[in-house]
Parts: sequence; C-alpha cells; structure tokens
Amino acid sequence: MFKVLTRNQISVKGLDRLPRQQYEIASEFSSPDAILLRSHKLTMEEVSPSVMAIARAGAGVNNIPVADCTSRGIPVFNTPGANANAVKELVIAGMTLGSRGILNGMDYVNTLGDMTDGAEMSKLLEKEKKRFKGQELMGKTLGVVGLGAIGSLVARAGLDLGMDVIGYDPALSVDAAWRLPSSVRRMENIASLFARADYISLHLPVLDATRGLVNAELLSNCKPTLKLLNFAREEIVDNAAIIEALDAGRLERYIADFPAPGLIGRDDVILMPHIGASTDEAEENCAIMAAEQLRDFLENGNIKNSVNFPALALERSEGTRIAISNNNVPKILGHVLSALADADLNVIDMLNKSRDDVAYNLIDVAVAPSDDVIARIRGIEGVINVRVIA
Ligand SMILES: NC(=O)c1ccc[n+]([C@@H]2O[C@H](COP(=O)([O-])OP(=O)(O)OC[C@H]3O[C@@H](n4cnc5c(N)ncnc54)[C@H](O)[C@@H]3O)[C@@H](O)[C@H]2O)c1
Ligand SMILES: O=C(O)[C@H](O)COP(=O)(O)O
Repeated sequence: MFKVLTRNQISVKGLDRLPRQQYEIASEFSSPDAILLRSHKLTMEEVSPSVMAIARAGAGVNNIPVADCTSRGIPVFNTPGANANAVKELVIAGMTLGSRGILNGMDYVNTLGDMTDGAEMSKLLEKEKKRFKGQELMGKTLGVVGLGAIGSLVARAGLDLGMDVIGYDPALSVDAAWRLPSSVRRMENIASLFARADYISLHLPVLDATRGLVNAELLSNCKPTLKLLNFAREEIVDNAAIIEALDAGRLERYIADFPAPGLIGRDDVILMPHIGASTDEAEENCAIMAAEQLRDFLENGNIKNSVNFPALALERSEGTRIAISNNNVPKILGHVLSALADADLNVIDMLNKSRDDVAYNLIDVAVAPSDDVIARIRGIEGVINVRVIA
C-alpha cells in the first residue's frame, strides 16, 4: 500500500487514478511515500525521510525546494501544458479588460440599481457610455515572453485576434519551436520586445535568472500605452518599478494574477487572485497527469516530466526491479553491477540516464536481491538511494 500525502485541493478525477486497493490518500500522514500538491509552499521539514517522489499538479515548481529534493534523490514531477489553455483564455480576457472600460462600465451600471424608469436609465447610459470607450486588439503588437506551453497558445490566440505577434525565449525547446506558428517574429532580446509591443504577456518560470526580470530599465524603454500582463509569477516583475512606471505614465496598465500591497485599488491595475489554472478542465488535466506520473514512478520506477531527474522508462520484465539514484560521477554503475555479479544475480534488463548532477538507474534482476546486496549497494560512495520494486 502506498501512502500519498496531499496538499491543496486535488481534483477527484486525478485521485481516482490511484486505486484505493493500492493507495491511501490523506492530508495527514506521518510517513508518506509521496506528496501530491499544487501551490502549497513546501518546506523540507514537511518532506519526511519516507518520501520517494513529489508531484506538482501544475506547471510552476517554485513552491518546492527542488535542489534539496535532488540531493535527497527525490524526483519532482510537474504537468507541462495541462493547464495551458486555461491560462491562455484568461490572458485573452485580461487583454480585453485592459483595453476597454468593461470593469468600470459594469461598476457604473451597478450604481443604477435604485432607478425604476427604464427609459430614463437607457437615456442616461447612452449619455455616459463614452466614458468607457476603449481600443481594439486587432492590428496591435503582442509581445510574448516565454514561448513554451502557455506562451505558444497565447501567441497563436494573438494571431487569431488579428494582432502582430513577436516573441522572446532564449531557451526555447525544439518541441516548443515546432508548436510555434511561423508568423510569430522572434526577438533577439527582451529589450527589443519591450520597445515594440502594445501588449506584453509573460509566460516564463521564476528562476534565479528571471527573478525581477521586468525592472525599471526595461520599463523605461516601452511604449507609454503598453499593457503588461503577468500570469506567470509575481517574482518575475519588480512591483515597485511597475508602480513607478504607472505613476510616471510610462506604462498604461498592469494586469496580473498576483495581487500585492501597493497594486490594489488602482484604476490602472487589474488583479486576479491567482486563478489562471482554476478551471474544472485544467484542475482535472493536471491532477490526472500528476497522479499517473506518480503511479508509474511508485510502481515501476519510470520517470516522466520530472523537473530534476532524467526521463526514463523501462518495460517491466520478469524478476525484480532495483531503482537507484546516485551522484552523476564515474564508476558508480560499475560498483553496482559488481555487487550484483558477486551475489550471482543475473541482470535481465537495465537503463541508466543522467541529468546535471544526478543519475538514475533501473536494473531488472532475475531473482529478488537479498537485504545484504541492497545494503552493499546503498553503501557505495555516491549512491543516494536504492529502492526494490517487487
Ligand atoms: N497564473 C497561473 O495560474 C499559472 C498557470 C500555469 C503556469 N503559470 C506560470 O507560467 C509559467 C510558464 O508555464 P508554461 O506551462 O508555459 O511552462 P513551459 O515550461 O512550457 O514554458 C516556459 C518557457 O519559458 C522559457 N524561458 C525560460 N527562461 C526564459 C527567459 N529568461 N526569458 C524568456 N523565456 C524564458 C522556457 O524556455 C520555456 O519555453 C510557469 O512556470 C508558471 O510559473 C502560471
Ligand atoms: O504554476 C501553475 O501551474 C499555476 O500557478 C497554477 O497554480 P495552482 O495549481 O495553485 O492553481
């Protein structure tokens, strides 16, 4: 029986992918085998020594201490693309809300609740509506920063709305490049994108290199009519620089999924309570993907969509599987295979892959290894953890 500790509300459709005959799921466990979460800010104190894997039902993993998990040999999974459409749709809403007096117009209409004469109301509305005039998106330039799962959908949506789309992504994967419409013009640097765009939408992860990326310098060289949308992460922008640019008339509007003190209550700021991925569909997609990846890891040792471990899948053969993670240095695999050979254990199949400082191995042996053999493998210098999967 595997014990899965949940943090946050995880869609039942996803939890149903973990059969209750094999999985106990709860929000409290003293020694869980795995953790399944969304945006809960996880600390290493919450990751008990029993934890073998952590699955994030969502894209961003900045709420998880990934480097510490890697050094403990714990793969962290996420669910790339599973909530991308939900974010894209909210970005389209953000662009229109930022361009027209929709919210103020609706607020105004709500002030008329005491009026009883429909004809009089209609006359008043026709007189006042000029206050809520806006601009169209068609023909404007949309800059997309980060052209991965979400950014590529936003870029495509911009084209569908008749916008010129420019993009910047210094680390674009080959797969993401294939997904991108050819009419999206790639910018050499983020400053060029900021200088040209009427709308900019951020879709990049928060990393050391991207923290505070949108700063006073970038905002000093943009069009004063720029509408900046941030549905990525609060940390990517310098909020003080945003406020300064708005106050100085160098930025027209900031539309974001990340409210913060100082931003709330301004006419030139539209804030949402981190609801980019809050749709039934996205929550289900993410939970299903996270649960299935977790299950394949716990039951077979396979790894798909980990942010810190290599992708690796080995068909199950007869025998017993040993999963080993180790520091990515020479000779460790040789020592492991010697330990197995010395115990007369025949290797039926095996796979070894590395990623940055960590390596991961799946080794199928004909006969279940004894505790002594496993203890010998655990004792090899550089081995982080060893798991026998029946
Ligand atoms: N508001 C929400 O609810 C919500 C929902 C989903 C994701 N997000 C955020 O959006 C981010 C992107 O999600 P995704 O699914 O598109 O991820 P993704 O990994 O598919 O795409 C991210 C892209 O950003 C690019 N990138 C990395 N560094 C960059 C840089 N310095 N400049 C420009 N681009 C850079 C990467 O190369 C990649 O192509 C997530 O990391 C998460 O923080 C927010
Ligand atoms: O990174 C993500 O996937 C989003 O920020 C969604 O977060 P949530 O799962 O807490 O809604």
